[in-house]
Amino acid sequence: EVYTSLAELEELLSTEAVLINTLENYIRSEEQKIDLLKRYADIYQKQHNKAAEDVQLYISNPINAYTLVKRLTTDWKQVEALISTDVSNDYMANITYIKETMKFPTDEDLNGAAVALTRLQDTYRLDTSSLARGELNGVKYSAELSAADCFELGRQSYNNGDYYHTQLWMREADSRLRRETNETVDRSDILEYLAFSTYKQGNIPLALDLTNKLLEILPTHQRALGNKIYYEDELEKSFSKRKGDDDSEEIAFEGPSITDPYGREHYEMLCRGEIELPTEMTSRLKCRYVNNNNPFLLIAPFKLEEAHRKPDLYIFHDVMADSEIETVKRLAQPRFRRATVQNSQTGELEIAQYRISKSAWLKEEEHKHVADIAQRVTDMTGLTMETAEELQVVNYGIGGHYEPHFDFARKDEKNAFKSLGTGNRIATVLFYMSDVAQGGATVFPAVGAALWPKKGTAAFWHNLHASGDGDKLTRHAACPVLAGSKWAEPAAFFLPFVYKFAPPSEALRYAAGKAPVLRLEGPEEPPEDFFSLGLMGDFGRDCKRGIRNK
Ligand SMILES: O=C(O)CCC(=O)C(=O)O
Ligand SMILES: [Fe+2]
Repeated sequence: EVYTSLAELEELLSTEAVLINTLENYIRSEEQKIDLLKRYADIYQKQHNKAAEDVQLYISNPINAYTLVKRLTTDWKQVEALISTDVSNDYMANITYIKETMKFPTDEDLNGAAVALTRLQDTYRLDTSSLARGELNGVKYSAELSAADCFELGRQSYNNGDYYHTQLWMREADSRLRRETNETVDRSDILEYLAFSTYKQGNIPLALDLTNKLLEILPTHQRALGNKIYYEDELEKSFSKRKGDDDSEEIAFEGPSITDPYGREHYEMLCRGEIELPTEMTSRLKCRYVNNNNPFLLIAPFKLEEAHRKPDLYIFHDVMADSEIETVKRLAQPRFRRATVQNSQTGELEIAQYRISKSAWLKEEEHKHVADIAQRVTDMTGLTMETAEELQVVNYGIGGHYEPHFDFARKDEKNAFKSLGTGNRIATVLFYMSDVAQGGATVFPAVGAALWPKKGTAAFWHNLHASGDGDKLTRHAACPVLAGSKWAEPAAFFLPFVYKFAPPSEALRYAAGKAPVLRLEGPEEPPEDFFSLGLMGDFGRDCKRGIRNK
């Protein structure tokens, strides 16, 4: 009964003082949380308003796409952690409901967006600081990245074992942090990743230096203390080794060969538009009207552009109407799945880093527009759609790409023809259903050709030689999309089974109903110039060959 004694009442006052103090501390910390939450809400709202000005433009930028995913993954986790569960059960229940019922990116999405950004950085030689300033090739596109945004890019790279990009982005995070008034990440965290990735990249003196900087901030950091001893040890060892050694241990660095047509460097140069076809070839390439001797095409012939000879790469101009493109997109979008590739060892379809896009398949019966497009493909190429794949619709998002590959199956591949219906892929038609603001070319590294997407056009080439063997020079790739969104509709034709190893020229005749169904042996030359059949004159003025986006 404390009230009976004044002394004890006095003690109660002390208790009360502590309580007040605790309460005030609590309020202060809640206020800090609320301030922080307000700051988050403010950033979210600002970015959201900016996106709303032009949604397409906003999401077609790789930096915006990355920060949007990050806001809803890493950043959102921090927001949730700040909303204390005890007092905010209703809000948390709301948030859980929203996450369950609406589209929400996963950690995998964040990783994918980060990897895509680093891929773009490599392919298009983008400098880290400009990217962080929201610039793509000198054009300011998006909001700047915060130190935390850069840190997250570094952390994702680190988790993928990619220490090269970890270093680049952690360095950028560090330099951004120095300019931040409200610091978005702890410098010690940056230094820890930076030191370790520097060590992994083989620079022990610098790793040690960075670890010492970390220890200046956090002198008792356990891992840093351990690493410091280890780095010092390693340096000591390599020092004594060097003293007693001759120079036979010198490491010879070998750079990638630029001229190797199958090399990465060559591929990336093509993607950047740095390689041009020789004038001896381009001066002979023609643009002309063709009707393929098809009566329906007499009044409205196709505009055909030769983009390369041997292998012959063609571009058909104006072969898909905007209304058809809208229909195809609308039908495909709800069915989009990550595109797969066939594993050459197991023959199974699987997803792979080297093909990043979403795709769906359309049947002719689904819509008149789809049937019209299929008929047009036959009119364009003279190839029957009877043994073709269903039309595939592909959308490449941020950094989406398809690395160099053949469209034909090699005989040594397991189940080479299993997913190929009746035979190997004789030819490919590739409709472009969008312009692409930057990047996204279809390139043929072995011959140095690049086809730049233009809405409504279609590329066409044969994958097989007359003998039925694959033409290795048709190896091609879809370069990463740097800005914008690329929509394409590749369609492949299969040889009828009986013609699996027969000359394509025979298959063409078969397709046109002029050849009997027979298995033919031996090589045969294809028609000298298939498209010269319906020569009707030049459309030079409309034929804008090789227009390259920025
Ligand atoms: O999208 C492109 O440019 C090429 C696509 C491609 O090569 C394919 O789908 O096989
Ligand atoms: Fe392909």
